[in-house]
Amino acid sequence: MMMPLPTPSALEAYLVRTRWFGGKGRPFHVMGVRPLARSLATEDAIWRGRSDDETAGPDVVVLIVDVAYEDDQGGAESYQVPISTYSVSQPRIDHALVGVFDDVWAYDAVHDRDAMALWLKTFCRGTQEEPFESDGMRFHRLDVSGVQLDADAPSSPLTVEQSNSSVRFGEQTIMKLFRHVQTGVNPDIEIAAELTRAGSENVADLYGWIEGEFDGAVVQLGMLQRFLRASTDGFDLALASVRSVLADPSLHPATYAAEARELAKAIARIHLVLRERFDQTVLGTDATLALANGMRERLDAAILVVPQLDAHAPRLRALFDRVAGLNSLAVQRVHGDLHLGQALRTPDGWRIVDFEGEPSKPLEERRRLDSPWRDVAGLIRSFDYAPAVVQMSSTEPNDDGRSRQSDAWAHTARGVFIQAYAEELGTGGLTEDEAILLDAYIADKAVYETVYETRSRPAWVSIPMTAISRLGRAEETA
Ligand SMILES: Nc1ncnc2c1ncn2[C@@H]1O[C@H](COP(=O)(O)OP(=O)(O)O)[C@@H](O)[C@H]1O
Ligand SMILES: O=P(O)(O)O[C@H]1O[C@H](CO)[C@@H](O[C@H]2O[C@H](CO)[C@@H](O)[C@H](O)[C@H]2O)[C@H](O)[C@H]1O
Repeated sequence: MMMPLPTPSALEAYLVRTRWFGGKGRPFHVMGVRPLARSLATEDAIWRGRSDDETAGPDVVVLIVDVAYEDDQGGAESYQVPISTYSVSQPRIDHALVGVFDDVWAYDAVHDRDAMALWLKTFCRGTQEEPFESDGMRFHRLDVSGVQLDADAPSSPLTVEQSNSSVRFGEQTIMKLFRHVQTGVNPDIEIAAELTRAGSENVADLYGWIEGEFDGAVVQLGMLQRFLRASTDGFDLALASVRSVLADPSLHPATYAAEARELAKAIARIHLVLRERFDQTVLGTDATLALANGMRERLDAAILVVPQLDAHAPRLRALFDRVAGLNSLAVQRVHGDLHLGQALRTPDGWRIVDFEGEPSKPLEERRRLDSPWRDVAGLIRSFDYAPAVVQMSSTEPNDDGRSRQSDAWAHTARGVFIQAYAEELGTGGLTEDEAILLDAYIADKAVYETVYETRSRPAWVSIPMTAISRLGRAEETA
């Protein structure tokens, strides 16, 4: 018997309730529901829950849901929605109910620990030499550290801010299922695999990944990594540091310096490995002009969404013009979307996650060579966010003393970070060209943030706007 699929209208109602659907607020409809792997179409009992008791576990189907947008921008996207189904309701996962179809109760399988156990068990059946093939999905293993996967570890979905859906298995592994899927190589898997093979101590080791096929091409659906136990999110750590400095004026803003230094070294080491394991090259004036033009275009587009940017546009354009005047641009693979929330402080040092790049860009664009100063700029923007977020959530008035302490905190973190990054790369500090690139990437990221905050957290738009009001002032008066 074939399991009934959720209807397009039920999926439309479900998508808008999720954190990961990128089309919220836009008119859209579901134009296709494609089963990529359908448990009942296979004899393989593993997809049917506990094989000794077939009535107990869920049946699982992995759907690709195709969405078409109906606004002027138009376009289409595909989302991965794994569904687990039961013949009776499952109150424990009511919040993940997609609908009831022909008396079959369909839930988002990510929230169903019995369904997620099937993914882990399936991973455990493959080896590095021989990926396990199950009903159109291939489970690849990468076995660099020789870790024994615990097939019975219980799953729990992560509740932190995320663009995809991650599930932790016990204290050992974490599996991320990509939600917005595109055919081709996903840089999150590609880069984590290379860093793991290189023995990098600054990444969460990759243990495996999942592939399927649609539109006649390979699609990468998810990845299994080492779960970093006892880790602290780098942004939370920065917030705690700012709070302690503001609460106790006898503490110097440099109390965070050791963390900033170690983080900079970790990023530099990652950049060095990426240089070794992927292409790197030095591009000429065509590339610097194209980079500057890209930044100018993003600014023009951002002004349409955030009109108050217009008043600052001449100073921002002047920063981008300086990039257009550079003779060369050293490029390599980079993280592409780095901020403190993707840096995890573990007891044995900093590890970086989420090498996916900006999820809204096509995969091929995200895999392009770029300047590592884009990543450095991303972190520097986070050093500016941390004091601003502390101030916004504090009941204390922002007097001059607190403002000075906050500015000093961000200034110190930035200075220490750049110095340590350059030292780890074996250079004394920033060259004049690198300083021009860094300033422009910081401005470009702040412009992007004004749009991101306007759409996602309007109350925070003042954070990048305040930064933008200061950017380029030194050059203006020089
Ligand atoms: N290997 C890991 N160990 C522990 N926590 C992790 C790990 N990978 C990610 N996380 C946590 O999950 C959050 C989201 O991960 P991320 O890879 O950024 O997902 P997304 O692509 O969905 O945004 C991170 O900010 C971090 O808090
Ligand atoms: O984590 P994502 O890849 O989805 O990145 C998006 O969300 C980030 C916020 O979660 C956002 O980052 C901005 O806010 C951070 C504080 O919450 C701050 O540390 C970053 O510097 C700032 O850019 C990111 O821009 C956005 O793409």
